[in-house]
Amino acid sequence: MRKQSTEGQESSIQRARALWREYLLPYKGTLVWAVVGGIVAAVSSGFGIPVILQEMFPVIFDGKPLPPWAERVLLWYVSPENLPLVTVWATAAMLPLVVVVRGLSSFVNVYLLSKIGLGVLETLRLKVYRKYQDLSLAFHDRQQKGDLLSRLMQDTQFLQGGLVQIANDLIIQPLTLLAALGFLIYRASVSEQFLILLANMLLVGVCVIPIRYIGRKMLARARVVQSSQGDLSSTLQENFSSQRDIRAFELEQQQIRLFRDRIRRYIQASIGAVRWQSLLTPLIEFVSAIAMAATLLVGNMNGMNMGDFAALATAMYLCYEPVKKLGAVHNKAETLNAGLERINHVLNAPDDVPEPENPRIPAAWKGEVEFRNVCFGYQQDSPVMRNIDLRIPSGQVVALVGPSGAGKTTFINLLCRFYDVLSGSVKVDGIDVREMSKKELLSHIALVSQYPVLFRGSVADNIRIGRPDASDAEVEEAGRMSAVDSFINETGEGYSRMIGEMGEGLSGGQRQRVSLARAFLKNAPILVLDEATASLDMKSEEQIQKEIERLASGRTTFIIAHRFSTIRMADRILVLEKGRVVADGTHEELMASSPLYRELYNKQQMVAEEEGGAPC
Ligand SMILES: Nc1ncnc2c1ncn2[C@@H]1O[C@H](COP(=O)(O)OP(=O)(O)OP(=O)(O)O)[C@@H](O)[C@H]1O
Repeated sequence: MRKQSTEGQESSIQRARALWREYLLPYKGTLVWAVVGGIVAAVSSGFGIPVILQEMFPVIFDGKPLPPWAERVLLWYVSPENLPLVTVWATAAMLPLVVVVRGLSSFVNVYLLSKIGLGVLETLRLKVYRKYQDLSLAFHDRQQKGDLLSRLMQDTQFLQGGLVQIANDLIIQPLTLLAALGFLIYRASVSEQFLILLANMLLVGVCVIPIRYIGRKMLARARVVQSSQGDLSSTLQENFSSQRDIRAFELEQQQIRLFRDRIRRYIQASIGAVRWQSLLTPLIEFVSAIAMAATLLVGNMNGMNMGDFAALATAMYLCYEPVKKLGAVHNKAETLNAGLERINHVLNAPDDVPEPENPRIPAAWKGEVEFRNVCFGYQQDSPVMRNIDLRIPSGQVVALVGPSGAGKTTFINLLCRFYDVLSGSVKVDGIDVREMSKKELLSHIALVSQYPVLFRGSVADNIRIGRPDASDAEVEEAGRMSAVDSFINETGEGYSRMIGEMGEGLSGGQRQRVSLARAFLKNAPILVLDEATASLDMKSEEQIQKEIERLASGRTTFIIAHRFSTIRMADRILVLEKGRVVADGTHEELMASSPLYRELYNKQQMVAEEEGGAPC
């Protein structure tokens, strides 16, 4: 047990050190100035104002003379007969002077701390965001999108605010405590009141017990608050991205109920955290009051006068104030830990698809693909691809067909190395994809999917995503090959025509053409058409079929399509069923040999006739 707690302490110290090194050290210069500002503000308000008040009143009301050095300074500037009046004015002016010093120093403290805080927030968010981009699809599959958003936006903000404030308090409060204890020791040494001093210090120690207890309670509550915040974001994100279906299935009330439940859980957790937090100050004040009463009693027994007691009470107050604040720091650090755990969960997440140490590249990118006895499952114990063993020579157009869930998209996921095989290997031009740099591999594969992602910007910008360094002429050539120019010239704006968010303002066929133009521009040896025409009606599909055939020519092409009209250009068809390739051949061969292929084909024929399209 004991060992465990020591280990726990060590790890939180190590964690604090790591945080300091990583996020605050780059701002150490600014932080020093912020702390200096904080110390000046604390000293000028904690000591300056009471001392000034204590010195001012006797001078102004009782005519008490100034200290000799102060009188000498004033006499440099004023004649002796004006000295009494100037003394009163100069003494009165000390108060606003101290307030100005306090105001300026606390401005420096708050301003610089906020500046550091925003810098830390930027670093933290960038780090988490970069990690999201690097992590594998398997990681993203396992996480709720809203929760990832909450970790990126809320947890980082929480950590930033607390981290900077704690660093500030951890420097200023111990200094104040040391100063007050120094005063007490001095008093004890001159007036032999060691007993009171010892009793006092003991009670300062006792204050730590409620602080630690409440700290543990707050950590537990903070964990629940943050996870319920993540759930809340997920609910919102799901709702905003499925508005169409929510209306179509009349799920509005169910969504409101879900949101209400989540928000209640969040509020209940927050109330729990606030309850413990609010208990801390009264508890410490109670302990302080006992200490004060004990001092009074012991003082009374030792014949202490009122003046001595006032000095001791002030020093005791100066001791308890930092202890209280350090207690709040301790508890804040505990709640920060909860946020840190959530951020570290992302930052320390292992990459399921790691980069090789010494990446290899093929002697020539021709587009030959080989699956060698590949087995794969999204979860270790439920296989989705079983013993896939085939070779696709460069330039071959291959269609993947099969019932829903057969593994067609998974096949492509393995080729692009979005996931790693469990056993066997996937090779491109003779090299295992695990030995290639991921970026290098993907720069040789052009992917055209059912719902191409189009961004707010011009048509040219959207095409240029295929190859960011392409010239205007190359972008226009790609647009011509994919028949983008047939619709952009309608409005006379050409390639500078603006597209809204998610391709707003373009029809499905037009979006798909922009996406084909990207693939033309990328000019990769391997092309993947993943249900590229599924969202188009038969007429639009027929219209872009020519561009697709032009794009596929000379490249190793994989086509996933439910409509057989799209796969008539295939040299070879792979029929997948339950993760296995159950038939492999041309259309004619499969019609003769594969009952599953025949069945899929006949079903599709009936659908095509119902839709009024040409039979394929
Ligand atoms: N991200 C994932 N996590 C877990 N299982 C998955 C994931 N993606 C797919 N699967 C499962 O893997 C199997 C193969 O899915 P895949 O998407 O490859 O099939 P498909 O042939 O492309 O289907 P469809 O024609 O419906 O798109 C299915 O059982 C599916 O439920």
